[in-house]
Order: sequence, then structure tokens, then C-alpha cells
Amino acid sequence: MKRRNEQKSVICACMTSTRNLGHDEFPGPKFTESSKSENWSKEVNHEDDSDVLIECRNVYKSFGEKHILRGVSFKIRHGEAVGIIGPSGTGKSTILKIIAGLLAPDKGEVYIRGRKRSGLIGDDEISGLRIGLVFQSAALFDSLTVRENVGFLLYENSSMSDDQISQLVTENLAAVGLKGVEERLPSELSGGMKKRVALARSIICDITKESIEPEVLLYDEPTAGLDPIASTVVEDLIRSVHTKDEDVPGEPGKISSYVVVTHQHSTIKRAVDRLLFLHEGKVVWQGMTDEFTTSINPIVRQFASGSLDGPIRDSQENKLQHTRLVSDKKSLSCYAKLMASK
Ligand SMILES: Nc1ncnc2c1ncn2[C@@H]1O[C@H](COP(=O)(O)OP(=O)(O)OP(=O)(O)O)[C@@H](O)[C@H]1O
Repeated sequence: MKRRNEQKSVICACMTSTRNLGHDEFPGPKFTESSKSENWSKEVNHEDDSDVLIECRNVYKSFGEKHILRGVSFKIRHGEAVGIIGPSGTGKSTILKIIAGLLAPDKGEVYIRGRKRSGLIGDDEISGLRIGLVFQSAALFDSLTVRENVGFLLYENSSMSDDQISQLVTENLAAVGLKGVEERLPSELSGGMKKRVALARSIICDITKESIEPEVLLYDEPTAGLDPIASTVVEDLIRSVHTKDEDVPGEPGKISSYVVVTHQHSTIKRAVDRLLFLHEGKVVWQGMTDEFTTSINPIVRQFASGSLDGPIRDSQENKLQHTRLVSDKKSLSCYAKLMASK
């Protein structure tokens, strides 16, 4: 287990510590009449906030001269499936890392079940909420087998025996549709399989504990780079590990709420109920998924249609990508000419 020890600090940073604060019941989200009308950047009115698991309040984050987040505010409630969308480079992954406690905001607050979190997540933090981050790249440890990757936190932090963990790993792999891959290395898996292994790792939990806290999972572009069918499989898996309002909060291996950062229409339609639209460092629109395509907000309309005309200007990120594409094309044509002249 030496290899696992070397990598412990990395993965521990992806999960908040687990301690129950004693909230036993979480009412599902209750939407009032106002949610039916176009509601651009305001939170939908709720009867109360007792079901809020995570709240970002006026969060700012800069990297050097780049002011990425400029007053982001939103709430994630128990039972919700929320998508964060918006142009490239607008700070979607950054806000996930801030929620997960891997990055500290420059200004503003993050509340976890009503308690203000001061900065980065610490090993001894008492949060009453487990937060898992599933990285875009799957972030598996290359030198560990699938079994060791999926069972990593339990091998390190639980009192479960190796046999118990092994059994649980097999069950969690089966839950994401993978069988007989326990002894493989990540390099022996396809991109879609890696994403499923990462999902299995994020939903595994210590079943010997008396109380299991609710868990929020944060997915960073879980279907990026997958073919349409593999995307559908992952989208359905994301749904399948989610508890609905009527389910018991904190059921082992079940996710109370989740947040998905995505650019994929299929993922928005299939795996998400409510959307937050991030643009120029702020939430400029929020609404239910079916309101997205009918919204009259000009930013949303432009984004949904993919039009070049509208308030969203081509970002520096996109320009850089375009420059790279152009220079790649130039190199290719130079190379072609060179080959032709030989
Ligand atoms: N650690 C960092 N140091 C410096 N700049 C960073 C860092 N993390 C992110 N950035 C910059 O912040 C901006 C926002 O990045 P982020 O990954 O949050 O955007 P995004 O909306 O998720 O983009 P995409 O949709 O393209 O994945 C980018 O310009 C990125 O280069």
C-alpha cells in the first residue's frame, strides 16, 4: 500500500471530511409560482432555506490580472440536479473547485449546510456534508489498479478489512456497469471506462459507519470527449446514483445533490433539472432546463443557438484555440508542400 500512501493527500483534498451535524430531514425543493416566469439571475423564491446544502455568496476569484469570478451567488438544495453552463473560460471549473474547497475565494463566502467555510478544506474540517469532485480527466492514479483507485479512501481512512473493501469496490464497479476490470491499470481502459471508474470512486463510502452524511457530487465535464452512446451511459449513471426527494438522505452510495459543468446539450437535457448560466464572472441567468431553450434572455438565446452574433463576444480562450487551430493548419499546409516538393 506504499503507492497509495504517497498519493493520499491528493485524493483527500477531493472529499470533505464526514461528520453529522444533526440535520435529519431535508425537504425537497419547493418552487413557487414565480419560478414559472422568466427569472434571469434571481434565485427562485423558496419557502425556506433549511434544505440548502451549499451556498456561494458574492464569490470573487482572480488569477493575477484575470478577474474570473466577479460576484457569483447561488444555492444548491437537497435533491437538486444542477448544471453550470457558459462560455469557455468563464470560470465554471473554478467555481467547482471553490465549492470543493480546493481553491479559496478572494472575496465572498461559501456556506456548507449553513456554516461558513473560511478557506480551503482541511483534514479536520467538520462540515456535515461530503463533497466529491469528479475531475474532467477522471484523475485516476496511473500506477494503481482500478480496485486500488476505487477503494482508495476506504483503504486509507476506514476500519474496513481489505476483503470488505474489495467486495464493495466490485459492487460499486457493477453499479456503473463495469465487471472484471478490478486488476487493470487505468492505461488499459477506454476514456468512457475511466470516467465510470472515477464515478465509482466518488460514490463508494464506508458502509460500517452508523450515520452517513448527505453527499454532493461535482462533475466537471463528465461526458466531454465521449461518443453519444457512451455519453448517454454516463448521463444515466449520474442520474442513477442520485437520491430523489422521497429517498432517505445519506443512503450509502447515494448522492443527495449534484452539480454538473457541461457544454453538451445531451447532458443538459438528460442529467440536469436546473441550470445556472455563468457569463463574465456572474450568474446571468438561472432556470429549469426546459426554460433554457425558450428563454428570451439574449445571452441564453445566443448560447443555445450557437450564433456568433449577440452579447457573448469571442473569449480570449476561444481566440487562443482559434490561433492554435490556424497555426496547426499553417504547419500542416507547410508540411504538405514540403512533402510534395520532395
Ligand atoms: N490555477 C490557475 N492559475 C491561473 N489561471 C487559471 C487557473 N485556473 C484557471 N485559470 C484561468 O481562469 C479562467 C477560467 O478557467 P476555468 O477552467 O474555470 O473556465 P471554464 O469556464 O471551466 O472553461 P472551459 O469551459 O473552457 O472548461 C481561464 O482563463 C483559466 O486559464
